[in-house]
Amino acid sequence: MSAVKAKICGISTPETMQAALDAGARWVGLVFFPKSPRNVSIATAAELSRMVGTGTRVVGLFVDPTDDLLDDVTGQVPLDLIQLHGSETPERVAAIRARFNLPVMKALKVGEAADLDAATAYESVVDMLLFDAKPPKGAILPGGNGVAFDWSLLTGRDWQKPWMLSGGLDPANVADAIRATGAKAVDVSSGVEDAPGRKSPDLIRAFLSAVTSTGA
Ligand SMILES: O=C(O)c1ccccc1N[C@@H]1O[C@H](COP(=O)(O)O)[C@@H](O)[C@H]1O
Repeated sequence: MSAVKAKICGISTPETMQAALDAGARWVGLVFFPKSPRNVSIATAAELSRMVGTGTRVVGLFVDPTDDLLDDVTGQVPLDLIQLHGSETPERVAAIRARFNLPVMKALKVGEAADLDAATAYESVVDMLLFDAKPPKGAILPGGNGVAFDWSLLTGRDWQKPWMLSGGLDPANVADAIRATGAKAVDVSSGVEDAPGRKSPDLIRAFLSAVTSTGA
């Protein structure tokens, strides 16, 4: 069994949730961001989260959320981790973590080496870091764009908190990404879809099998 853990993000149907659970996803992500094609209602998220047993963690993905939205979601969906994928400052991340008493993962957008320096300011207020590619110019979404960054930027870097790699991963490149970066956790959204927002059970299985095949 591979030591690398995987998150399948943007699940919106029972069929694809079941595929992720059966194939060994460590985290399943539910998107609460109306501009995303993967956005789910709170009712759908609650229903999907009821399928999840022990061994898999439910992640709520938010982009600069208000406390009201977080109140509504956390009141109805049992989240294990809050993923913040907007422009949240370290202070805002700390406030969310304290108010909702849940672990938080902050996404950092990487385009060049200097972008990784920003992680330092978040290390004391997060439970996990997530390194994603900078969105392309004009992109509507701050993530979930299927774009990779230069993985070699991570070479020689070390953080006090566990971290996850994302951005443009798919079944064909995830093993290389793990080998190149030493990532112990990976996250995918677009790379396991056959159309924007439409997850493919076959691609989910292929991705998780490729992660396992690294044996890392
Ligand atoms: O998936 C989305 O729709 C999304 C929307 C807004 C912010 C982040 C989003 N997804 C996260 O983006 C990265 C990379 O995704 P991809 O594999 O390149 O499509 C990943 O961490 C998703 O959790």
